[in-house]
Amino acid sequence: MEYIQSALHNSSWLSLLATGTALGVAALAVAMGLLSLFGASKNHMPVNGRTVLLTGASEGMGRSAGVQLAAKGANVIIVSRNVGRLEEALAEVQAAAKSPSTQRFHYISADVAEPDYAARVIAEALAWNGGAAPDIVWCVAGMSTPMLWAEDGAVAAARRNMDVNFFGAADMSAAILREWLAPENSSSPRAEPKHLVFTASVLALFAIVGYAPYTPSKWALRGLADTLAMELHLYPDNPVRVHVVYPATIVSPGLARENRTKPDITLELEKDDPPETPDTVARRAIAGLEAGQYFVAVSLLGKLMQAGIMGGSPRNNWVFDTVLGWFMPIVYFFVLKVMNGQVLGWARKYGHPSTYPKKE
Ligand SMILES: NC(=O)C1=CN([C@@H]2O[C@H](COP(=O)(O)OP(=O)(O)OC[C@H]3O[C@@H](n4cnc5c(N)ncnc54)[C@H](OP(=O)(O)O)[C@@H]3O)[C@@H](O)[C@H]2O)C=CC1
Ligand SMILES: CCCCCCCCCCCCCCCC(=O)[C@@H](N)CO
Repeated sequence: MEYIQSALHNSSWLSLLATGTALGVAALAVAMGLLSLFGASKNHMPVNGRTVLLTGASEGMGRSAGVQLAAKGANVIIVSRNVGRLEEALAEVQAAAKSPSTQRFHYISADVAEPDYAARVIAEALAWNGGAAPDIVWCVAGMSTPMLWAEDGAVAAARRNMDVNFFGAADMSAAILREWLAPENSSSPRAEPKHLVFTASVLALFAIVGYAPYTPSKWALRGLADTLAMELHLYPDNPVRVHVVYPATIVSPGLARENRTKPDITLELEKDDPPETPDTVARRAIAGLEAGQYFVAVSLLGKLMQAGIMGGSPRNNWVFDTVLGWFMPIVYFFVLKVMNGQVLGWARKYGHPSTYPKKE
């Protein structure tokens, strides 16, 4: 109490100091932003001539990413369950190749929810690639079954979401890291790094009603990625970078599926989030990876949400992330008031959730 009083007493110099610091930091942030716009931006994830393995790339954002990476000269392996859709998607990826005569393309059918699926997938990828591991592995496969947590089957749905979204990526990351980090694959700290990319969701930065079976699986990915970001320093001669992509609403076949069972209150709350096409989301995600970002938000809302939840995670840019982070408690003060108000209003208007009309 005393220090607050004395601070108030000396408020003229204190506010001068505070204003000065704030202005200084803001100016620095603007300068750094401009520098990153105009500066010679190095491509931190070159793909030309390298091999990329994508899970969940037969539809939606994964498929768009496969097409775009092929157009940048990558060899592409796509993984998902349905062979018919894999064949169609692979033809599309192949058609986008930058140099069709040298680039190679392959699909592997696998269910990422099956324990230990990834060892087989990586073995098959190595065999196809003359013994060389893929340079970039991007786990995109995911699913979502939104429902209210007190509904029958919500916990079973959460287990399934966890198996696909979390363990599907966890198992793949362990399998590829065992390969990349093996002592016989050590090179030098200056070697072009390998990249391990997880796909979360903005819901792992800000949770909303109706996504309880799904959101925890995406938060779990962030916990794994933060751990790996530190753990990978144990292997300076096997450089690997880890990344997490945080998409918001993607207009994909998956979105159409989840919307069939999504609670109406969830549809209502998320309608303020501008939906993006899979192509746009993939393009922004790849741009973030090329810029060397650890957390890759692909929308303005996502960037704000990311700045609001950095905690002990590695930063893309300490100054920018910190300054933006200072504003977020003020933003959330209002956002939470408005959103909880909407939910309370919903309860008043439509009564107890047990009376809601049944979804399919
Ligand atoms: N759509 C959205 O609004 C958002 C999505 N996300 C996340 O982004 C990623 C891409 O989403 P989106 O573009 O909607 O993708 P889609 O749901 O449209 O496509 C999902 C892809 O993953 C594959 N897949 C699903 N389950 C499995 C499984 N068990 N084993 C192997 N492959 C599987 C599917 O192929 P197949 O069925 O043949 O196996 C398909 O290729 C996902 O991780 C999703 O959770 C994040 C934020 C928002
Ligand atoms: C700075 C804070 C501002 C807060 C405003 C919040 C507005 C609501 C945004 C909710 C967006 C939900 C996207 C869901 C994506 C997803 O992962 C699912 N479709 C699952 O596939």
